Amino acid sequence: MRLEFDSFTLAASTADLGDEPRAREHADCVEFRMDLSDDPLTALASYGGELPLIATNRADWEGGEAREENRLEDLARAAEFEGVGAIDLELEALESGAAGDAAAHAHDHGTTVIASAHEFEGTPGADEMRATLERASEYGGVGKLAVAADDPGDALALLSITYDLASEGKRVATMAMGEAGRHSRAVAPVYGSKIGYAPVDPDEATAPGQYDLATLRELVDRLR
Ligand SMILES: O=C1C[C@@](O)(C(=O)O)C[C@@H](O)[C@@H]1O
Repeated sequence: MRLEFDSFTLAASTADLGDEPRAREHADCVEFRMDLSDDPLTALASYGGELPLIATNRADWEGGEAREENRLEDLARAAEFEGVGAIDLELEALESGAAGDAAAHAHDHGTTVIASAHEFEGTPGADEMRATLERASEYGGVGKLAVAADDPGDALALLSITYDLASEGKRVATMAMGEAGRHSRAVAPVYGSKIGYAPVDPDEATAPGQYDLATLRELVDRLR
């Protein structure tokens, strides 16, 4: 079930694959947050849901809860499962070479790599965002950038870069986190962003400013 992300794909984020049936009505895939799950490889081995999975094992140095020990090895193993259509690897880990084996393993198994970067401290300047997203889209089948917006102008800058890169044929996914950036989650697909994230359970958001799943689905569908 390879995920190509050639059109907008809505991912329902959860730490519990038992949530998948609840996600089906609105989501195109499930983002399995391995770093928030107790025994993620066992959960993956018994997964029999309909929706393809993005496996994410977010590092603690990038907003998640996974320590480095076995983190990338577990992602590589996740890529072997039939139900996993993509794995998410941090751009920083790809650029340092640490995630090279996991990326190659994903490639061997026909699993897409999402190369992601998160900036929780604010919104970098436009040149830096563009450069990060360009590098990410070279490493991955999709390059993803999430930034923390302090005001709507931050989201506007990110949307503008999203539009430029998508117009050049690059596959990108962007979102501005936080209240000031929330609308970007609904609007970014109009400008070419290929992945959106929303929690299955509204009380279990995986990033600041996320809409609940049904709301994001409706907003995206109405705007396009
Ligand atoms: O990278 C992302 C995007 C995200 O941080 C968001 O802002 O929606 C949510 C995460 O679960 C996911 O891995």
